[in-house]
Amino acid sequence: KQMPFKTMTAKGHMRVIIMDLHRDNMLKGKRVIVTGASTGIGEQMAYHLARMGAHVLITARTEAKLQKVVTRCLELGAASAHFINGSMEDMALAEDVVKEAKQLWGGLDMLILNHIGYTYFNYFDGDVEHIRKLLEINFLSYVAMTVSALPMLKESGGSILVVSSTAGKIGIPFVAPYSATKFALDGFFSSLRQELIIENISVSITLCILGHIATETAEKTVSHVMQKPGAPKEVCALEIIKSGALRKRELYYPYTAVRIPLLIRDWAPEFLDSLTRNSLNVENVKRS
Ligand SMILES: NC(=O)C1=CN([C@@H]2O[C@H](COP(=O)(O)OP(=O)(O)OC[C@H]3O[C@@H](n4cnc5c(N)ncnc54)[C@H](OP(=O)(O)O)[C@@H]3O)[C@@H](O)[C@H]2O)C=CC1
Ligand SMILES: CC(C)CCC[C@@H](C)[C@H]1CC[C@H]2[C@@H]3C(=O)C=C4C[C@@H](O)CC[C@]4(C)[C@H]3CC[C@]12C
Repeated sequence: KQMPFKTMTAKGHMRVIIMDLHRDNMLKGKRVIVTGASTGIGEQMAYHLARMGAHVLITARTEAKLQKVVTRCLELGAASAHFINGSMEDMALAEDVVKEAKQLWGGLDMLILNHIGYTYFNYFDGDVEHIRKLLEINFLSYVAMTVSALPMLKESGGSILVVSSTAGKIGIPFVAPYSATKFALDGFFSSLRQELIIENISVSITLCILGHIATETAEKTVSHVMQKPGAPKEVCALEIIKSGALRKRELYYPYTAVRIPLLIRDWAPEFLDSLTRNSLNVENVKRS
């Protein structure tokens, strides 16, 4: 729960501050949208926010699951909890979710973009339409929500959290369509971050680079090719929220498993490519 971070004192000495999101009530009463919150990391983020006393608005396609998550959020202490269900293939839904936040709360402090469409882990099958659809769900809807939410975030000095992946920074085999959508997020949001800084707009953008996380979907999709189990989704969810509250540029979780390959990337790309291939049980990927 605790996280040290460093600041400079007036005399230039380093000071290490231990921050505790719960104790410091950093998110109490804050108004937060979490997408893809019916399962996995998104669901866990909703629970952490609820425990911190935030207002949450969650979204995904499956109404029954969202209803359960909302009920649990209220039990855990959320200031309020609501959901909207629908598919993010539809940009109108992306806009409606933001409009709902405006109606409910009159403003917004944090936008957590986390949902993804169905992803297979296999050789690229040549399906161009699948890539178009995945770009809509994983990328364009993130942009649409950001455009709609920016006026409210400017007013509150809020934050945008974009959940990405090692596969959005490094070429990983068997996830070509998914990887394309995550690289697109880096391009768009890193560029937008620069513009916000140039214009002195106090909206932070945090790109979260995640390695393998043990969610139900990930276990079903890749447990046969991974040599180690995934990192816990509960801890991951808390790290994402913390990194946004601290207005960090990027988060790497689990830290070494993500950070080391990224440091190798630009210095020895062929070496990293072979490390990546060797870290997967490629023989278990069957051509379909
Ligand atoms: N798990 C992992 O190993 C890793 C995950 N990540 C990233 O973390 C994030 C969360 O992943 P994870 O928790 O594993 O994902 P899950 O599969 O557990 O959850 C995905 C969420 O998105 C929703 N969703 C699916 N399709 C749509 C759609 N068409 N429109 C709107 N919502 C949709 C799902 O609900 P419903 O089906 O009801 O719509 C669900 O709530 C993603 O951005 C992913 O890229 C990054 C690196 C590794
Ligand atoms: C430098 C290398 C050693 C690192 C290799 C790490 C690889 C294997 C890790 C890092 C990111 C991971 C994927 C991911 O981001 C999200 C999803 C979506 C989910 O629905 C199904 C699983 C999937 C495809 C993960 C599969 C495993 C990936 C490629």
